[in-house]
Amino acid sequence: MAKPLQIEVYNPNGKYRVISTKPMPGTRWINLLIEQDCRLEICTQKKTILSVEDIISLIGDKCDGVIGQLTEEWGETLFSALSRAGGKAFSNMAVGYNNVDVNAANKYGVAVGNTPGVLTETTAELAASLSLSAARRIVEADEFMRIGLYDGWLPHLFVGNLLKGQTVGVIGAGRIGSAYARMMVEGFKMNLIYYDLYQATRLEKFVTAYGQFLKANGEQPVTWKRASSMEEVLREADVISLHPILDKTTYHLVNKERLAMMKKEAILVNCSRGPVVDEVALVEHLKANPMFRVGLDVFEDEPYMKPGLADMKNAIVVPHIASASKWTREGMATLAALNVLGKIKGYPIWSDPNRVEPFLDENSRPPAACPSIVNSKALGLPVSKL
Ligand SMILES: NC(=O)c1ccc[n+]([C@@H]2O[C@H](COP(=O)([O-])OP(=O)(O)OC[C@H]3O[C@@H](n4cnc5c(N)ncnc54)[C@H](O)[C@@H]3O)[C@@H](O)[C@H]2O)c1
Ligand SMILES: O=C(O)[C@H](O)CO
Repeated sequence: MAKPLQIEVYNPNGKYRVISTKPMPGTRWINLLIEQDCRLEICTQKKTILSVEDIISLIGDKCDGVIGQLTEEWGETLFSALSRAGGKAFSNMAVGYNNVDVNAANKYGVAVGNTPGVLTETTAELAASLSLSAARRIVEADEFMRIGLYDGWLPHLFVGNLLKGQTVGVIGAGRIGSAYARMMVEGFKMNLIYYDLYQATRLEKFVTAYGQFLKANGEQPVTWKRASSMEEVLREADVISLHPILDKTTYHLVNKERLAMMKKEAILVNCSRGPVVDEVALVEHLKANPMFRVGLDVFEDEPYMKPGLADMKNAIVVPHIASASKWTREGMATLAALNVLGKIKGYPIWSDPNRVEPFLDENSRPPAACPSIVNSKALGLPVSKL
C-alpha cells in the first residue's frame, strides 16, 4: 500500500472535515475555518503537483469539502470520490477553472468555487511588467551586465520600443484585461484596441474621459476602438496582451497564421493560460523574427516549455507568478476557504463575484455567503440578499 501523504491537522475535533491540497499563504483562511468548527487537514507533502490518486487518498471516507489548486485535474473521478465521502464543496484557489470539469461536479451536486477580483490588479501589473520588460529589453540587458559585457555607453545598445502613442491591444477585456488596458493607456498614453465577445463599456468610458482630460491639458488624446475580430487587433496593435478564459473557443487562439498577421516588431504578452498560444508556432515565429518579443507567464505544458523557447533572447519567461503578490495570494486563500465553508454551512451565494472586498477586510467578519460559486445556477443554489 502507498505511504500516506504528509498532512498537518488543525482543530482535530472539528465537526466538518476540510482538506487543503496545499499549504496556502496567510493564516486568516485557517482561522476562519477552525472558528466555524472545521477540522482542517493541509497536505504538506513535498510534491508540487498532486495526482488524482494522491487526492483520492486525502479525501478518504469522510470529507466535507476540498480546497484545491489549478495544477490538479478535477474531473469525474475526484468529484465522485468527494461525493462518496459526503462532500458537497470544492474550490480552486484560482479564478481560472479550466482544470475543473464543471459538468462532472454538477452530476455529483458539488459546488465549484473560484477566486475572482482579488487577483485582478496583481495579474494586470505582471502583464504590464512583461510588456515593459519586453519593450525595453530589461532581461537581456540585465544578463549582459551580469556576465561582464558592459564596457561603456553606446548609441545602439539595447535599443527597444517607445510605448507612448503606440497602440495596445487586449484580447479578452474582462476584469484583468480591462485593468491592464487602463494601466497601459493611463500610464503610457497608449491608444487602445480590444476584442471581446462583450462590449467593455466601463473601459471605453474610462479611455474617452482620459482622452478628454489629456486634450483639455493640451496633450495628444488617447483613443479606443472595439475590434470586430481578433485579427484586427493582431494587425493593428504594437503590444498585445491575452486575457481570455481558456476554453474550446480560445485554445490556440494565437497560432502560426495569426502570428504572421502581427507587426514584425510587435510584443505579445500571455498571462492567461498557456494553451491560448500555440507554443511550437511561437518558437518558430521568434526564431524567424528577432525583433518580435514575447513575455510569457504561462505555458502550454506547464511546468515544461516547448523545445527552443528557453534559448530565445526575444522571450521573457516567468513561472506562472502573475497573481503572486502577498495581499492577493492571502486573499485568494481566504476566498477559496470561504467558498467551501459557505457551502458546508448552507450559506447563499454572494450576488456579485466582482465585488469581493467585504470578504477580504481583516477587521470584520466576512458576510455569511459563498463569495463565488461558478455552478450555482446549475445547482439551483440561493443568492444572498446582502
Ligand atoms: N497567469 C496567472 O497567474 C493568472 C491569474 C489570474 C487569471 N488568469 C487567467 O486569466 C483569465 C481571465 O481572468 P478574469 O478574471 O479577467 O476573467 P473574466 O471572465 O473577467 O475575463 C475573461 C474575458 O474573456 C472573454 N472571452 C471569453 N472567450 C473569448 C473569446 N473566444 N475571445 C475573446 N474574448 C473571450 C470574456 O468575454 C471575458 O470578458 C482566467 O480565466 C485565468 O485563466 C491567469
Ligand atoms: O487563474 C488563476 O487564478 C491563476 O492562474 C493563478 O492565480
